[in-house]
Amino acid sequence: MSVKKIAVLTSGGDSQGMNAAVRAVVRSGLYHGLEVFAVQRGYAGLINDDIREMDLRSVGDIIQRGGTILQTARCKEFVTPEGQQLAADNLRKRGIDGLVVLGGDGSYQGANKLSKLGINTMGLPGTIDNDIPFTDFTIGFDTAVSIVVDAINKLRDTMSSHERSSIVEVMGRHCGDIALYAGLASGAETILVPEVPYDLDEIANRMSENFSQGKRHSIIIVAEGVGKGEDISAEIMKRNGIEPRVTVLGHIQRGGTPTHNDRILASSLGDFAVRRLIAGDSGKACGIIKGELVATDIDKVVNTKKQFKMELYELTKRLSQ
Ligand SMILES: Nc1ncnc2c1ncn2[C@@H]1O[C@H](COP(=O)(O)OP(=O)(O)OP(=O)(O)O)[C@@H](O)[C@H]1O
Ligand SMILES: O=P(O)(O)OC[C@H]1O[C@](O)(CO)[C@@H](O)[C@@H]1O
Ligand SMILES: [Mg+2]
Repeated sequence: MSVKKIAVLTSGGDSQGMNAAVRAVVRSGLYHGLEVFAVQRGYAGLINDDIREMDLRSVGDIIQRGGTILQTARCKEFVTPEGQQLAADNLRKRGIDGLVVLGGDGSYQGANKLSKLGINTMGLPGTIDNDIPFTDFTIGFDTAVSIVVDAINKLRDTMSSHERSSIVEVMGRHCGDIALYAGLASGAETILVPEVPYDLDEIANRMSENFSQGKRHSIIIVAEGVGKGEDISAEIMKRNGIEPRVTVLGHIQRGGTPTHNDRILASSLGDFAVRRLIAGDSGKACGIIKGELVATDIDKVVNTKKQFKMELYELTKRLSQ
């Protein structure tokens, strides 16, 4: 039997484009004649029954806004079986028979649990980290990378003037994709990611050689999963006497207006999730692979490790000499 009442929530760290996805779920649901509800503060709102009905105007003027109008949470109570049961009961009590969860890998774990409790659940990849398998990109990643590239452009100006080295520490939790894509796009000399081992002696030597051969700056991007930029700086200083200046971009990477790529991805995936629910699908994670919208079993998604794009990493090495 097809769904009649659906709800949407945003969970985990916010990401640019979450609002565009919420708008798409609400408007696509209403377009198809469903009743659409919004849950405030992610899984915490499911447990506290903080749920309201949405109409067309409730998602007006948000496609261009960062953050999430539904707010978000990292909810410890929901990780317990009791919390998950309460969340499922609150949805059933209201007759809500479909749920769209917008979040990262942790939120997907939660969506999988709800699916196993009989809630028709669809996951949408909403995280800057790009750490979810079975989708080429997550919603927010493109904007976060643009922010890092913009910051590196600025750093490069002042580093070149002073013939200095710069370390830029970026987010991504255990995934190096923000560092990798921003590094390739900004021409960074060195990219340190948790997926690839590195040799500090080699990095320090190459930096000294590059400066002696006329390079005017040296930019190192460090993914947070590797360690602290300050520690890497101290290790390089010990080896070659050059002290890279450290910039930690932090939560700046999660804010601001989403790029058109993130808005289009969010709009397409939000609509796709609703159409899959209407078609009777559930327990799936929606993504985009080589331009095609796909729905993969969420159980498979949460139990698969995302592949690192080694060929892009090798490319950065060839081009950054
Ligand atoms: N194993 C799990 N079982 C049930 N719920 C979980 C599980 N792991 C995480 N969650 C729920 O999902 C929420 C969000 O997870 P998490 O904090 O890991 O963020 P995320 O969704 O991965 O997003 P991001 O990494 O972008 O911040 C958690 O606070 C918790 O409520
Ligand atoms: O916002 P918080 O709770 O400080 O979490 C930061 C983490 O969230 C993310 O921004 C998104 O997962 C990670 O890149 C980072 O490790
Ligand atoms: Mg995560």
